[in-house]
Amino acid sequence: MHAWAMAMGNRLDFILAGYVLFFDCSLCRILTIHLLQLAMNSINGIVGAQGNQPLLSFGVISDVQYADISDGRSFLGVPRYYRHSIFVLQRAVQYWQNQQKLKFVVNFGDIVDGFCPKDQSLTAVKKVLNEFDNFNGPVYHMIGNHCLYNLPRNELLPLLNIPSISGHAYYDFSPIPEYRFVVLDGYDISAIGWPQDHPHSVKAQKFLLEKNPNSDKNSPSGLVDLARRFLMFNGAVGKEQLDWLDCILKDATRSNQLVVICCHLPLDPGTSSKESLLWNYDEVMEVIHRYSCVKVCLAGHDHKGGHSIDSHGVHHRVLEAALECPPGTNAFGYVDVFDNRLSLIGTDRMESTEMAFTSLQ
Ligand SMILES: Nc1ccn([C@@H]2O[C@H](COP(=O)(O)O)[C@@H](O)[C@H]2O)c(=O)n1
Ligand SMILES: O=P(O)(O)OC[C@H](O)CO
Repeated sequence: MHAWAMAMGNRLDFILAGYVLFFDCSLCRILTIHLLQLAMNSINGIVGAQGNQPLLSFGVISDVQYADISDGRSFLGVPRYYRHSIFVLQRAVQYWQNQQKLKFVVNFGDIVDGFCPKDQSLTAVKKVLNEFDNFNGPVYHMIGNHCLYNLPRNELLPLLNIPSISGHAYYDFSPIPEYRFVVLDGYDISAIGWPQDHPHSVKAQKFLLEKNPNSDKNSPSGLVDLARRFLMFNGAVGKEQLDWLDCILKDATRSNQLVVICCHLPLDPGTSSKESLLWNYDEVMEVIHRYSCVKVCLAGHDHKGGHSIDSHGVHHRVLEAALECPPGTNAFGYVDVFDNRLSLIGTDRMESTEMAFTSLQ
């Protein structure tokens, strides 16, 4: 059982023991009612003598991959519901609005699918963004490979409201003084999205030639173990971004802030298929592990989702894709943020996950 659930169980045992012992005395009956009220509040997660009120809550969704085309399947045969996925997003926005407490939403990328007819790309992107606009608060986006199959960076970033210097799509924000959110650009070094002759595209093409001998650079055929990530639909975080990340984490440490990292591409082999990992996830994690402020890394891309805790106690949670929800089902949620844990409350196919911070760091 999870440590948090055990603690809650112990607390209830204690409260119920109090009820049995004191029920006969009328003063104690009042005390008992008070204790039971506390217990109910704890169960509902409303208030808590030990700080069960979140510091902050935010909505999450990943891999909508909308397109006005018939249902299909992934390369591995998993059904994909391109038209239905926008209904999942509509229900997500309604759900986030109903919570009445969400400060913002994070979308983990791939809002439109690569199979979207290219003359419809802009319309499809705008259609999805219009749905996000129905949320009454900021939406923080990141780019995924499918976004880049549809539109080049220079068109995409302004539409997604991503603050950008020379086409880069990494940024950070601090919604409350206690927390910093870092959004990484996993397609910084990539063979998709940049003009073919852009230095970052050239570097990525060269990298793929060295690492992947297949003529189809999206094929992992013959690649062994972790090398299966060297596919064209993935990318890397460049040197400049790594240096920026180091500075941000140094600053967060100085400011006593806890950090949540968000990236379309997963950063931990324990939580993702090898074919979905960021090319240089190891370099990024080396920077992250220099600091103890990073508690959670959230990602998309690997549609089945997953959760792991790495050797330094950092949680990695890959979010289940909206695209793969059969009609009528959902995959979105919200995260309650505490000073000692993140609690993901998921719907249907998005599993709820408690992410209690450990002291391994
Ligand atoms: N195990 C795999 C996975 C993918 N591919 C190639 O990637 C392309 C995109 O994959 P999807 O997950 O979006 O279906 C696919 O067309 C394949 O070329 C692969 O070869 N092996
Ligand atoms: O969203 P796609 O089509 O890039 O698929 C990504 C796969 O899940 C990676 O294994």
